[in-house]
Amino acid sequence: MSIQDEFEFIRSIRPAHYFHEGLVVGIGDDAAVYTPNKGFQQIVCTDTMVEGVHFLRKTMEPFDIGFKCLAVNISDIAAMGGIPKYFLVSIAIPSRWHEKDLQSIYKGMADAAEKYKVDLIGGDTVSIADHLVITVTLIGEVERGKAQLRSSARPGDVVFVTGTLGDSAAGLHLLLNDEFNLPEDDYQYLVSRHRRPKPQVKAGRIISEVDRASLNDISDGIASELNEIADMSNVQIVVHKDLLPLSDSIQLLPLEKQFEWAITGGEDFELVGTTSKHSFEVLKKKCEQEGIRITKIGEVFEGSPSVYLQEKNIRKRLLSKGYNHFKKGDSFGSI
Ligand SMILES: Nc1ncnc2c1ncn2[C@@H]1O[C@H](COP(=O)(O)OP(=O)(O)OP(=O)(O)O)[C@@H](O)[C@H]1O
Ligand SMILES: Cc1ncc(C[n+]2csc(CCOP(=O)(O)O)c2C)c(N)n1
Ligand SMILES: [Mg+2]
Ligand SMILES: [Mg+2]
Ligand SMILES: [Mg+2]
Repeated sequence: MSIQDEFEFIRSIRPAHYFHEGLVVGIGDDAAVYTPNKGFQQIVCTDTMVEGVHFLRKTMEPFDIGFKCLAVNISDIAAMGGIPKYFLVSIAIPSRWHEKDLQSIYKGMADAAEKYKVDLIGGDTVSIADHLVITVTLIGEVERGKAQLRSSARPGDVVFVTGTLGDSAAGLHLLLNDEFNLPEDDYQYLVSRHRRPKPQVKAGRIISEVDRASLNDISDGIASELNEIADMSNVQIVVHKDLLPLSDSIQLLPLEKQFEWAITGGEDFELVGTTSKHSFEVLKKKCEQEGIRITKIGEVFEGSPSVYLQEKNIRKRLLSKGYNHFKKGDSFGSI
């Protein structure tokens, strides 16, 4: 049975404690109130997950849905170089969703909230006819002038990415298709990369310390994210196929698929960006000290906004066709 009473449900999901001292009013009034820190700018973002589009009962447990919905928003704050702090949740619940599963969604969110020290300060609860829809709005902060923008790439920059690419899409493929008999550990690794992304807040904070970097998080795949950087910075970007970081587990799957997932699969929630050669060396050292993998995958050139994938001596245009809610298609074009 779905929830019996809207207000009882809201009481049940109220956090037992808050992390941030700046919070004046959390859940319980018409709106939340917090005091911003001096010398910081506020960052705010929102992302929605829809049953049937972002998850199915088959691909995600309720706990994972809650965890991921908060994690993908934390990833957007990480992509600005910021610190995530407060979040609000709007949930539209169809009657076929049971209270126990809804509680699990909030447990998953609370787990991510605990890991990244963010406070649930409000939201909205409504009914809906068909599919569950959950929207998180997250507020963060960054030192004044330190937000890293998509428009900051410059010719001569190094293109970098954190972690490995394509694991989430590979995990989703394994969940939806009964093929490729992988060893259990590799299967579980790829599936967990899909269900429990790890937003790169620490890496974002390290990147926010360099003089200038362009930055984006990977929700739709690097083809899409790099085109956003190229467009907003008015530069040309070249990435090298053989430099793309791939996990050991994904490398057990067919080669063509590996690159398709790495380039257009999306939902990696790693960071991709550009910075000067000097800053990249500094960045790389600091990331290594923190145990964060960061890899150079290409270079930035002058030219009309475009992205190319280079393999040996052949350059192919990479079009902005990663995950697009309203278009599906091939990401490769010709020059
Ligand atoms: N419906 C909307 N109304 C107003 N602004 C929007 C709307 N949808 C997106 N935006 C804004 O457009 C910009 C790009 O949003 P987009 O959702 O593509 O980025 P993202 O959240 O990083 O990616 P993704 O949603 O794939 O994770 C952001 O500034 C976002 O706030
Ligand atoms: C069942 C199922 N089918 C397909 C996908 C893949 N998918 C959905 S949305 C998205 C981009 C990121 O979302 P957004 O752009 O809204 O942030 C991707 C790669 C999935 N997760 N589950
Ligand atoms: Mg978005
Ligand atoms: Mg983003
Ligand atoms: Mg998207």
